[in-house]
Amino acid sequence: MALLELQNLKKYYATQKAVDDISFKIEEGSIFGLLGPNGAGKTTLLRMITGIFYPDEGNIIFDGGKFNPIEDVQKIGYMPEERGLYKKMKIGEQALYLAQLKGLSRADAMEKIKSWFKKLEMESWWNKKVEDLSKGMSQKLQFVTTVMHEPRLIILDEPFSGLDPLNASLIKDEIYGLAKRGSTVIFSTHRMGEVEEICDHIVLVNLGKKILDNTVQQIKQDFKENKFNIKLQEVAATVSSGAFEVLNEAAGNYTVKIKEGFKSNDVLKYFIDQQINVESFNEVLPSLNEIFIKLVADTHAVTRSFQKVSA
Ligand SMILES: Nc1ncnc2c1ncn2[C@@H]1O[C@H](COP(=O)(O)OP(=O)(O)OP(=O)(O)O)[C@@H](O)[C@H]1O
Repeated sequence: MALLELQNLKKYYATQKAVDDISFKIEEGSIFGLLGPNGAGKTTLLRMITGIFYPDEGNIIFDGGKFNPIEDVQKIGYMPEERGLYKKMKIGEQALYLAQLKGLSRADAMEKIKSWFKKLEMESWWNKKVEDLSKGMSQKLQFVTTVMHEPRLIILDEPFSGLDPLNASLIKDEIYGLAKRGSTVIFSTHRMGEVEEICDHIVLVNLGKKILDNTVQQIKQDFKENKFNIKLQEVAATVSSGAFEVLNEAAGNYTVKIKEGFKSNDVLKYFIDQQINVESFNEVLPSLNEIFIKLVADTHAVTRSFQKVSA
């Protein structure tokens, strides 16, 4: 079942179609990636989903009904890219205050915060001030204050920026755990490696429009280019066949592209006929990074600032 559905959302600024007729669904309990180049419209979309902006047109369906920013806000945890914590306030007090704003009683809030602080190795921070934290440490605190009430929908904008690999891995495990316990996670980032690792489903936006909407696996299948890696047991003298083109070769490792009308078995047959032993043979799928660049590079997103709004 979809927890969130956007139906034909539009948001126009004076000179920009920031979000131009975007629709998609996000399944409950999934980890969803919202991707796009700078200025694509992601923050504008997230601000509509969190009730900070009203859409100019279109509907947002949340948890089976029309999204009500005032009532639904406690079911949503949003960690924006510009972090907002009170610098002079003690960390424990701040976490308690924010948890109570999200609807938890003081006792409940205390119990939840203590358990999160323990899990993320932050127990000794309670009486420190936010201004005494490093960038990565305040990032961790911001994550905890976003998720501690286990909201139905968790929106994380660049959650790993500034985190060392150990802390990034701690937070990643918590994101998986939250999704397993039923929270739905929207994850916005420019780091495609993280998206491949974490997200089930992605939407790519560019120039205010949706240009991709599918599972990571399916997108990789859709953009594959018939490329295979082959490792031979011995280095062959020459490799040349009408069935494939050799793209790369190093010490018995070949990357080949199969030509139109041929199949992977034709490549294997070539080596078998020559009595060359094949040690491994596997398909090369494109990375999300390659797909992103391919789809976005030609559209010159930066020229968007000159785009005119027409009715
Ligand atoms: N308050 C505003 N007034 C006018 N135009 C705006 C405003 N906020 C954003 N825009 C424009 O709307 C478009 C979408 O911006 P948005 O911030 O949603 O992009 P983004 O995908 O979040 O980009 P980034 O990855 O750089 O954060 C951009 O062209 C931007 O210039």
